[in-house]
Amino acid sequence: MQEEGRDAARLLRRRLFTPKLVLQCLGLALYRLNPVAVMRNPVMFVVWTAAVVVTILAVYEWIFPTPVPEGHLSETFFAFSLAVWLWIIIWLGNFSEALAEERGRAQATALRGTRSEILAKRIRSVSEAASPELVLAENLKKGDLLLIEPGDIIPADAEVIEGVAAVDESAVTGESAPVVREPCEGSNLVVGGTRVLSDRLIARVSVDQGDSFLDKMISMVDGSSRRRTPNEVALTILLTSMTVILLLSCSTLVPFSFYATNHGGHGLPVRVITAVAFLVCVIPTTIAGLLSTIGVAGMSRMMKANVIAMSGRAVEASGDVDVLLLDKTGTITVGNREAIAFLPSPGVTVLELAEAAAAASIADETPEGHSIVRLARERYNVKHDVNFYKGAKFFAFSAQTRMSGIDFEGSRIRKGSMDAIAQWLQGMGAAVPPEIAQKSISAARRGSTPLIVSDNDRVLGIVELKDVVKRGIRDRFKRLREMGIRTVMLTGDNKYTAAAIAAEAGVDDFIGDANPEDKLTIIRRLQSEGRLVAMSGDGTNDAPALAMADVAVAMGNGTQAAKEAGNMIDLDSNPTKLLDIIDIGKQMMLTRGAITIFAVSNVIAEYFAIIPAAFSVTYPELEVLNFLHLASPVSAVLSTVIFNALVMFLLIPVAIRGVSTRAASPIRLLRRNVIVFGLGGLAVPFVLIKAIDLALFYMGLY
Ligand SMILES: Nc1ncnc2c1ncn2[C@@H]1O[C@H](COP(=O)(O)OP(=O)(O)OP(=O)(O)O)[C@@H](O)[C@H]1O
Ligand SMILES: [K+]
Ligand SMILES: [Mg+2]
Repeated sequence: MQEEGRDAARLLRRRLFTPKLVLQCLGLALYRLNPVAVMRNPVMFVVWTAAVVVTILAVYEWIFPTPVPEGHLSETFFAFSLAVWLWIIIWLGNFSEALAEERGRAQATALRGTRSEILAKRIRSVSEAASPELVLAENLKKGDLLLIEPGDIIPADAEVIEGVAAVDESAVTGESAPVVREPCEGSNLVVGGTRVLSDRLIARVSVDQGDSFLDKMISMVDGSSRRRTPNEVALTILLTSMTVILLLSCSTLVPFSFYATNHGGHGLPVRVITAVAFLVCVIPTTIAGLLSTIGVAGMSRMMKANVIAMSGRAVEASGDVDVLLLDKTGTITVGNREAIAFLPSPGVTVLELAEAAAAASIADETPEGHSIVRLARERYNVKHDVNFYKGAKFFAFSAQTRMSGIDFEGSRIRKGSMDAIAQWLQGMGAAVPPEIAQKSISAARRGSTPLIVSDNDRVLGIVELKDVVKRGIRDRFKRLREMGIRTVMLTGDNKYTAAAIAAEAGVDDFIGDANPEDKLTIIRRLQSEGRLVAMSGDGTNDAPALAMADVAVAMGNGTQAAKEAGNMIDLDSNPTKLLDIIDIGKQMMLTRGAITIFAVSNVIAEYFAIIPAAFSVTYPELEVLNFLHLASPVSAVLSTVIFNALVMFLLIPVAIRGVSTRAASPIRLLRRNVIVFGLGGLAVPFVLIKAIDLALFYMGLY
């Protein structure tokens, strides 16, 4: 079964330019030549209209041919060639978009595919688990109860309500070590498509069909349902207004030339077909045609990095992040805090402390609570039965109080952070004894989280919770620093633990004793200073901050609330994944910038190529600009249109793969791109248009 999980992970990363895929996209691109599909892109719609006009003129020319002098090419041939190349330009834009989409979709459906055909064991209630009903996974609804047995593939995203089991999540995370799933916050969510290795689980389906994260991902890479990012919208508006201006000026070309030739000029009027072809050459078709491809390709790259991005805006913003905020437990450290020791106060036995700590954790659903009960049972044989505590009052842990406990037969047992217990005792006129405070601080300095346990006004001792910093995290933070991004750890833990873990992980700064509101305030403050804030988190208490951050990456093994508040989910639960996310965001922006610069430089060069050749028949004075010496006006127009198609074709791989982001500094990167794409965009048309013109000439097609 491990095998199969790895297969799915491999499927996710495989190369996606397969011949079958390309063939499929060729067809899809053809289908999208319909006006409704093209209309989404105003600039391409202008090209589409031009293609229709030229096609009609070509048919007209075919029925009523214009007589041409001996040795000249027929007008019909010219008009039809022009029409074909215009259609090719639009089709290429569609093809590149379809290709980018399919790459993303193939990745997402590789995962979902394994899920839709499997059978789910649906049960009516927990007590009827013995008689499950078999249903197709795709027919499951939110709220359905599932029985999942060893070896089963989990049929849908669900929340565990009974049982403890080891789950192989390699299918979605690529990580081969199994994880434990049990009904306790932080580890109660199972992901559809993963497999249960041991023991039986009962789980409740947590999302409706079509609403899972993978489904959302698929809609993000779908060109037709995708929402455009703010920068994309801005660029589209710019390109569209540029096109409108050119459209208006081109539409005056023909009547103007009639006027000129009738009033003393010596040339022939400009023909409609030439004016239309000219228009297509001077509007920025390349960038307009590839814009959507660049966006879709960015989303696909995210998917490839095992990040599910739910917002294009966030992907874009990630290229400009200044500050990265991280929560500690589960983000910088591995999984949950585990109880490792009971440290009793003088005059208190370990057993007494363990019993009190376990009693205070009976109704504590946090991973910390579970681990305390487990340690007390395994090491000191403390056994507790909920029934024994009839009439007791339980106090659940909350991030605000930082305390949990139980009131039972006159005992008010509490466990919590140093500050919280100190305050609680103060209310009873008591205080934490100095030696316990000392011991807590030294545990905290080791990077542990001390929980102080009290019974009424008596302090029984400390429970030491251990946090382990994830491996390799230091180097990654160093790279973030080199990129000019500040890393700040935000934790609800005390300042000593915070300092110890911060030093070990190598973050730039840390803030301890932070409750959820503090986290929110810090983000607001940074944002009001004009900074772009990224946040990584996993807990329910991180959800408000995640919702506020510009780029919010929820850990894949985090709580449902965190995942819903974030705008990205990292399936690998790796806080430094932000490095890759930033890279992808930067690459998307740079690619779009580079192709825009290239396209605009193209247009400038094309003016020089096409104007003198195409219009000197009408305005002989323009002949002085004709330094390219193209074979004929007809050839100049046709060569330039073919050049436009060729450039689009050559830039498809650039749009999909993205330009390189490897450079010492952002300024260097920008300068390099302006030089390469700006000057290249000016030079390439002259060379290529002349080459195409020569080729046409030697083929006798001038
Ligand atoms: N189950 C619990 N019962 C009592 N006190 C707890 C419990 N869990 C945690 N605490 C105390 O509350 C503090 C805050 O915990 P919380 O999990 O809210 O931190 P956080 O803000 O999520 O920080 P991070 O996840 O970055 O470590 C902890 O440092 C600990 O002292
Ligand atoms: K163009
Ligand atoms: Mg937390």
